[in-house]
This record gives sequence, structure tokens and C-alpha cells, in this order.
Amino acid sequence: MNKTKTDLLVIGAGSGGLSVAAGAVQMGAKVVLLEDHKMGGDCLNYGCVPSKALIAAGKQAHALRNGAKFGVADVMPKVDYAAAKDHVNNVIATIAPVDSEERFEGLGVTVIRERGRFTGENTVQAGDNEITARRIVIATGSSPFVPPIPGLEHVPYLTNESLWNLRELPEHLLIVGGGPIGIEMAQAHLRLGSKVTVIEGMKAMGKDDPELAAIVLDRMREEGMVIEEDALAEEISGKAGDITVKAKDGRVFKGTHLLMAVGRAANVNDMDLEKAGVAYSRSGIEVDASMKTSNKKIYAIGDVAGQLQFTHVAGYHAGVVIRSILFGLPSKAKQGHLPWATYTDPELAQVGLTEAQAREEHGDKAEVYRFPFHENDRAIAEGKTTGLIKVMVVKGRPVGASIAGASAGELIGVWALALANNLKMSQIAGMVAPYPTLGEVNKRAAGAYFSPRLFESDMVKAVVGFVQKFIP
Ligand SMILES: Cc1cc2nc3c(=O)[nH]c(=O)nc-3n(C[C@H](O)[C@H](O)[C@H](O)COP(=O)(O)OP(=O)(O)OC[C@H]3O[C@@H](n4cnc5c(N)ncnc54)[C@H](O)[C@@H]3O)c2cc1C
Ligand SMILES: NC(=O)c1ccc[n+]([C@@H]2O[C@H](COP(=O)([O-])OP(=O)(O)OC[C@H]3O[C@@H](n4cnc5c(N)ncnc54)[C@H](O)[C@@H]3O)[C@@H](O)[C@H]2O)c1
Repeated sequence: MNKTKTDLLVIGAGSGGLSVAAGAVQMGAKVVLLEDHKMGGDCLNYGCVPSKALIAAGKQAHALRNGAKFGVADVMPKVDYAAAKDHVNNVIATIAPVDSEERFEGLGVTVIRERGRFTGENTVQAGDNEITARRIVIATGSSPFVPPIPGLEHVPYLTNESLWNLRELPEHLLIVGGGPIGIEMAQAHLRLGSKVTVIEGMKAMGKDDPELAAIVLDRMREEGMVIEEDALAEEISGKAGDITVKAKDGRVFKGTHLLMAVGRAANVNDMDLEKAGVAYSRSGIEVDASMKTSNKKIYAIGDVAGQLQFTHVAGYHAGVVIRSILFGLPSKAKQGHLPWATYTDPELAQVGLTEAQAREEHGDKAEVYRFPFHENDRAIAEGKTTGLIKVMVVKGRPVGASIAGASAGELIGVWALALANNLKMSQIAGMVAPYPTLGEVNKRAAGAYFSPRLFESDMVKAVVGFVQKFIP
């Protein structure tokens, strides 16, 4: 057994673990990093990166089918699904060096490609290694949750892990779950030529503002996607190429392939967390506001901590724990300023409170300002007029923003900055956006806040009238 002592042990080389390891080692800490599967974790290998690459392939096919309105004849694209998967693999391969063992060893991290299991309060065994660490960060991520739906065990199904191995375009893809995974993969496959039926037990895109989710879902239905809501999958049967999903209310859906996308299970098993006194539940490892577990020398970050499950959130957690571990400074993770986006076309993005949350939390003090994409000149020029921005304001400061529309994931950045820094609406309105950009929707939403105050105010009119009498 190789025995190692280190300042910091990081378990899991995904979005969270890699950020902690890179930051800590470059600031002088001795760091050991464990990974028993692929460097880069879910995001690089089975999540964000492959999904966005396949979405890009679908977008290309969609553009070819829809050029006529720009004076470029529509064509029926010849989709080679296997080649689209090659594109996905190329994208992963291009990004992979940044997350690689070689790069991290180069930075000075000791990378051990073994599974970590706790043997005590500050010791972990990984293969033939026993590592004792002053501080430990658990960043083991999450896995696809596969619910025990009767019959599922006898039917071939895909998850976000196995989907990438499929080389033949599904003729008719059934997707159970209308969350971000289900909806993003539904649109990509629809545009690449599959028939797609989304079977959602409650409301599709149910974690977002329903008014804005409806804009996206309507567009996808117009493209030909079948989205069945209030359809809790209760029984699954069939065989490869001929699969049946029955919903609780008796609706029956038939397809050739099945993708299960009904949420995530935190990776807390087979780690002997009990031996380290780390408390956890089915939803993940329990952490306090500083991301410390019930063992105050052990932290948990990213998906395994059971909060918002996004790559940028895992990265944010990494910054919070680095401050605490390396500098011994108090450091707390907040949630209210963390954005997310779903990369459908149009995209759907959110930061802070939705309209319903703002009204619930702030009552009459919450004001909501809107601006539609069809009044944005760039959106009109590019035929991207489906969309709406809503900004929730309390006492002159934004408390939330919701955007459905082209590049919503980019546009939400301004509001993420505003919420992170408690900016005022006047500061957003003071920004000059280049014309013509989609970014002007942000400024126009801020303008909507000031317009009635400036243009419908008797006081403003009286002051202007008075000044005009006296200036030469
Ligand atoms: C299809 C899909 C699309 C997504 N798209 C987006 C997106 O567009 N934007 C976004 O922000 N987020 C997206 N996400 C979410 C994002 O992938 C996760 O939030 C992110 O990967 C979480 O990072 P993490 O470090 O917590 O875990 P992971 O990235 O999963 O890394 C955990 C690592 O720990 C390793 N590990 C586990 N147990 C052990 C052990 N005992 N010992 C050693 N190693 C271990 C695992 O092998 C893994 O490599 C998507 C997810 C999916 C599934
Ligand atoms: N663009 C992004 O940032 C992005 C993309 C994909 C995934 N993610 C992350 O991954 C997480 C997981 O995504 P997800 O879509 O798997 O989970 P999710 O929990 O967001 O959505 C799962 C959906 O499945 C439904 N469902 C559950 N059981 C069902 C059943 N038996 N029949 C029918 N419907 C059922 C739920 O009502 C829910 O709407 C997301 O919450 C997000 O954090 C992010």
C-alpha cells in the first residue's frame, strides 16, 4: 500500500473537482485527485458538451430546411447520424486535453485513476493507495436516475450515458421526461430526422417560468414534436425497435427507441461515507452554506451536493471551498444569482426569481417589465422574433430575469452580473448596447422600467416646462 499525505484530496475529476484541483495547486497547495472513470466527468463526456454538439448538428439541418424565407431555397438535408456522432466525438476530443490527466499532472496535481473509498475521518483508499488529507472535497457528481417503472427492466433503453454510442438515427424516439435533458435531446433528434414523442409526467420544462416555457414548447410543437404532458409513464413494454410506454391515465405511446431522462441520482454509493461521518440522503450529501459536510474537514460540491446541478454551479462551488480551504476565510455559497439556460431553439434562460416567485416573496412591491423579441431590429433581420424577456424588479433593483428567445443563454449574463452585484435598474439602463444586437432587449427591458416614470410623470413634465421657460 502506497501511503500519501496531502493538503487536499479531491474525489472526482469532473467540472467541480477539476476546478478545485487546478485552483488549489496553482496557489501552492499539495493536491491529490482521484478519478475512476473518464477525466472531465459528466459534462465533457456524457452531458453538456456532447449534447450541445448534437444540438449544433440539428440546428444545421434545420437551417437547410428553412432557407426560403431568406431567399435561399429550402433543401432536404441528407443527415448521416453516425457522422453527426463523429462530430460529437471530435468536439469532446478537442476539449478533452484541458481536462486531461497530463495537463493536471503538469500543473503539479497527483492524479490517481482509481475509485476513492473512505477508511476513516481523513483517509481514503484508492486502489493500492492510502491518502491522508487535511481537507477533502467530494465532487463525485450524479448519474442518470432510472425509476423502477414496471417492465423497464426488460426493455432496451438509452440514458444520457449510452445515447452517445447509438450510431443509427432512431426512427421514432420516445423520451420519458420533459426536463432539460429530454427537451434538448428531443429537438436535436427531431431536426436530425427522427419522429419524437416526449412523455412528461407533469409539465415540460417545469422548473422554468411557465409563460416562457410555453413559447419554447409551442415552437417545438410547430416543428413537429409531440409533447404529452400530465403523462406519468407507469408501464413500459416491448423490444428493440418496438417499444410501448403506457401513461397513468391510459394514454399509450409507441416508438422504436426509448430515452429515459427523468432526473439524476447523486453519486454517494460505494464510498463508505459513513466511515468518515459524512451524512447524506437520496438527494445527495448534506452540506451547510460553506459546502462543508457533517465532517467539517470534508466538503461536497457540484451535483453530489444535491443543489442546482449545472457545470457553472460546480465551478462556483469550487471557488467557495478554495477560499475556505486555502485561506481559512469564511466563505458561503449563495443561490439567488446563479443562472441556467436550456439550449433549445429558442433558448430558455433564468436567473434569480421567476415572476411567480417574485410575487410570492415581495407581493405588491414586485414589478414585472417585458420586452418582446419581435420589436428587436436584429431579431427581425435574422428571423428570430419568437421570444420574450421579463425582468422582475423590487425597489429599483432587478431580483430576477427570464428570457425565452435566440441566444437567451448569452443574454442572461447581464442580469446574472446585475444580481451578483446587486446593481440598480439605472445601471442597466445606463449601458449602451451596440445597434443592432439582440442584447438591446436587455436595455429595452430596463427602459420599460423607466419609460412610465419619465414619459407619464406630471412632475417630469412640470420640471421640463419650467426649465424651458428660463433657458435661452
Ligand atoms: C445530458 C446533460 C446535459 C447537460 N448540459 C448542461 C449544460 O449545458 N450546462 C450545464 O451547466 N450543465 C449541464 N449538465 C449538468 C452538468 O453536466 C453537471 O452539473 C456537471 O457535470 C456536474 O459536475 P460535477 O463535478 O459535480 O460532477 P461530474 O462532472 O459528474 O464529475 C464527477 C466525477 O467523479 C467521478 N467519481 C464518482 N465517484 C468517484 C469515486 N468514488 N472515486 C473517484 N471518482 C469518482 C466520476 O467518474 C466523474 O468523473 C448536463 C448534464 C447532462 C446529463
Ligand atoms: N442546459 C443545461 O444546463 C442542462 C441540460 C441538461 C441537463 N441539465 C442538468 O441535468 C439535470 C437533470 O435533467 P433531467 O432533464 O434529467 O431532469 P429534471 O429533473 O429536470 O426533469 C425530469 C422530468 O422528468 C419527469 N418525470 C419524472 N418521472 C417521470 C415519469 N415516470 N414519467 C414521465 N415523466 C417523468 C419530471 O416531471 C421532470 O419534468 C437538470 O436538472 C439540470 O440540472 C442541464
